[in-house]
Amino acid sequence: MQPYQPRTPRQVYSVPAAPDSPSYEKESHIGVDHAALEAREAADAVLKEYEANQARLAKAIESSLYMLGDLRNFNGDQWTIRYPSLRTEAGESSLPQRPGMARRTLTFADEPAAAHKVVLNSTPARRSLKRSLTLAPAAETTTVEPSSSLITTRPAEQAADDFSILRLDLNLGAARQAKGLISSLEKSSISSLLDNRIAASLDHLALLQRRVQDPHSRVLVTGDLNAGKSTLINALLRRREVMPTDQQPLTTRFVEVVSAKENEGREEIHILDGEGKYDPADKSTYSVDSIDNLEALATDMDSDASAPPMRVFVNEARLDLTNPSILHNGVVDISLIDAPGLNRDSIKTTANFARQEEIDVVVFVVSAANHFTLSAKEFIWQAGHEKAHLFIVVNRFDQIRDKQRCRRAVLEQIKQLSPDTYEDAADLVHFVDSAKVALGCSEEEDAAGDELDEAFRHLEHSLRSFVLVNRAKSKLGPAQNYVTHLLADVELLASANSLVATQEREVAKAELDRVKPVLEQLKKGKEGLEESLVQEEEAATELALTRTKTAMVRGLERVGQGELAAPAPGLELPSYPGFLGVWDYAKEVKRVMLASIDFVSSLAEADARRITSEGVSQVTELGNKLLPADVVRTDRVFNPAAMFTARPPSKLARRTSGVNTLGLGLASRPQLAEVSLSDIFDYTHHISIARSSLPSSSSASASSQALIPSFGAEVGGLGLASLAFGAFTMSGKVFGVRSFIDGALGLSDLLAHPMTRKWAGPVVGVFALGAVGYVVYELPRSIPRNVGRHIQSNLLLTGLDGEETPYADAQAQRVGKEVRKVMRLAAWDLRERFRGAVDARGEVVRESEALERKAGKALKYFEGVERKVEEIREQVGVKV
Ligand SMILES: Nc1nc2c(ncn2[C@@H]2O[C@H](COP(=O)(O)OP(=O)(O)OP(=O)(O)O)[C@@H](O)[C@H]2O)c(=O)[nH]1
Repeated sequence: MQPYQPRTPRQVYSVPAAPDSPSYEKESHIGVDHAALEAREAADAVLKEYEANQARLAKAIESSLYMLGDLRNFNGDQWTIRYPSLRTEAGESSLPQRPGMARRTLTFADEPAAAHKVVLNSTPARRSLKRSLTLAPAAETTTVEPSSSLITTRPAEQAADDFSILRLDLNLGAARQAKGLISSLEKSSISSLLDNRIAASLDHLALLQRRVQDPHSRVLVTGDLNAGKSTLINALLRRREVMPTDQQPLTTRFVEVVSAKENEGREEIHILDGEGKYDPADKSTYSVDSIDNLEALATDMDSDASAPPMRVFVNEARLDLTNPSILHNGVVDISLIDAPGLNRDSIKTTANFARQEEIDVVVFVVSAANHFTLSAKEFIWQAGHEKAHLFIVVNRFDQIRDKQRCRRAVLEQIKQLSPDTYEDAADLVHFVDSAKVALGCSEEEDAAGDELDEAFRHLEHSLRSFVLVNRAKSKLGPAQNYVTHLLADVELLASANSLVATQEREVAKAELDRVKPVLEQLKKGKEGLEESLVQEEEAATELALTRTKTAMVRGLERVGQGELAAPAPGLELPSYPGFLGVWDYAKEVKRVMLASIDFVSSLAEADARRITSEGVSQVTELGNKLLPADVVRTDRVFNPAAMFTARPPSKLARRTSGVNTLGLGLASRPQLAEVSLSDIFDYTHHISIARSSLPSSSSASASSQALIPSFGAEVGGLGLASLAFGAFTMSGKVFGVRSFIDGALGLSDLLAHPMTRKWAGPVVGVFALGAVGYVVYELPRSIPRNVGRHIQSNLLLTGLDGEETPYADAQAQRVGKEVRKVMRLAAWDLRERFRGAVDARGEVVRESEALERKAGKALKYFEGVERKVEEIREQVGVKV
């Protein structure tokens, strides 16, 4: 990238004639109206061009400030800007490439291991640098060894690959050698380093803005002693005696002549204190003196070139279109600095003064008679390094007779001393008579106009143009250069981050494409799941409940018939021990029967475990079917043995019943285990049967039929009446009993006859003995029936412990409750997994959507930045 090269007056004009050329006299613009007119036009063109460039550049800087400030905010608030690094891998540079396109490897400072193959589109460095990145056609992300390219200085020819203004120094101090440094820097740290860099750039842009818009320009007028510097300044001001002049060396210190307009029109002198920075608004930085004392102060023999400079505010004589002010040329306000004449003491100070950045032009005044003295040559040699072009005024030209020889000799010297100045000699070297202009003009009379020497007018125009050209070089050029490089950096940053945003958006989209359908499927499945889980729970519970109840009812039926509720290992009815042991016999029968009921309970529990196990498997199956494959399945293992353990098993119950069951331990319940007389001989039962059969004694079978519904009603419609009554019918003795009762009833009729009363006594005795004998004989069979019947009616009617619910129902409910509990747990677990899966995917969807939005926004933003860069580049619009 080359710095801005504005057109100089030299470019406007034709190639100057050589000093020895016959046409030189003409082209040196002495007394030639046509050439002077051309020169003025050219100077005006320079002025216009400067104005246009200045305005465009100021606008471009302002736009850059806005864009960069915005980028900085975006970096902090919306997006973490990644810092790219481009490098050429081995083989990439050897690939055939189209002009302006180059394959590069792109990495980011926070992630040096992930490399992307990209194509760098850049304009040749000679012109305004323009860069953009696109992914290489065979784009692939490769993992490479962290390259040390970021911690080495890039060769100059790789400038297109690197940042200049926004370049981050990621390898400071002792960390320079630390290989892991780059990779250890996090995205946010790099982003904040970048933020600092942007902030610094914003400051610099603001400084450039001030410089570009600064209307002040300083012209240093120096030269040999007595060369006519002060006279030249007076002539430029059209003031006869502003700066003191004399035949002998006079000026002893630097005197800056400034338009009084900058001092509210007051003509006065500011003497700088020479220490702090001069600030016209701060009176502590200078002292004020009267303009009348100027001569005394400027020629004070006690002062020298090192004395603090003075600022003299003066009014110019008159201003009109034909005679524009030198101090105000419409774009910049020029101040003229009258320097002490050069001698051994002042050379160095003046050369240093001339090097100051604020000095846009050095006007070197030579006496035509003396040409360049040794001091003059030394100064030009010293100052020439900084100011390649000098504005040379060969003064007192009127005093020279052989003007051509003088000119030739002076130009020859210039050619040696300052070749660049010699190149533009037609505009930069002027042979004039300042005294005539200075003395010819007075505030009273109009000495300007036709009388003014055309050569001097040409000098004035050239000087104005030269000031602008130099300002363009010293102020606009660097500013434009800076903005151009900044734009290229921002463009590279935006381009690389566009790639990042595009990729992130694609990743987010892919994630959404993957997760969204799964989430939908999950949500749909969840609705069906709820229904299925309820069904599974109901089915298992209902089944277990029904089967338990059936088993319990059947068991009780058997007990009511004097049998065990179910054949149980280790349980059997005891053998009859004889009449004397009936009591113990009844007790043992009762214990065994109760234990057998417990056994039925335990069988029902085992059955419920199996049902639950199947139900839980169904729930698991349901989960397998509806849950996405990547969701972790339940880690709960169903342990059927753990069912029905909420209530600790009663040791007493187990010992008493002798059955290894977790049932209720009925035998341990005193109210059940107690044996009563009715268990041995249930006379109330027999009488109730007898009574109930009396009305229909003619039909025993009918009476037994009638009993069934009444008993059935008594037990709440359980349909157990026939079973209970079966205690008798099953014995096979029902007819014998009935015959006996019938006989007894017939006997009473017989006793009513007087004849039979005689033998009735013995007969009754025999009958009673027989009955007793019969009862005693029947005890081994009737006791189990009596005991069983009592247990059955106890449990059927009142349940346990006086509970309202009959025993079979209570058991069924207990088992059902347990099954429901387990099924609910399994369902809850599955629901939780579903909820977790839905939540997790919902979160992924939310995050991916946010990322997609963010990346989309960033992409749009960076595309906008790239467009803005283009716009500003056009604004900079400097002709290249
Ligand atoms: N004839 C003629 N005399 C000139 C010209 N320029 C300056 N002088 C005279 O030369 C003398 C010195 O001029 P100054 O302007 O004081 O010179 P200077 O370079 O400012 O002097 P110091 O600053 O003291 O070094 C004065 O008497 C001027 O009148 C000129 O172009 N023609």
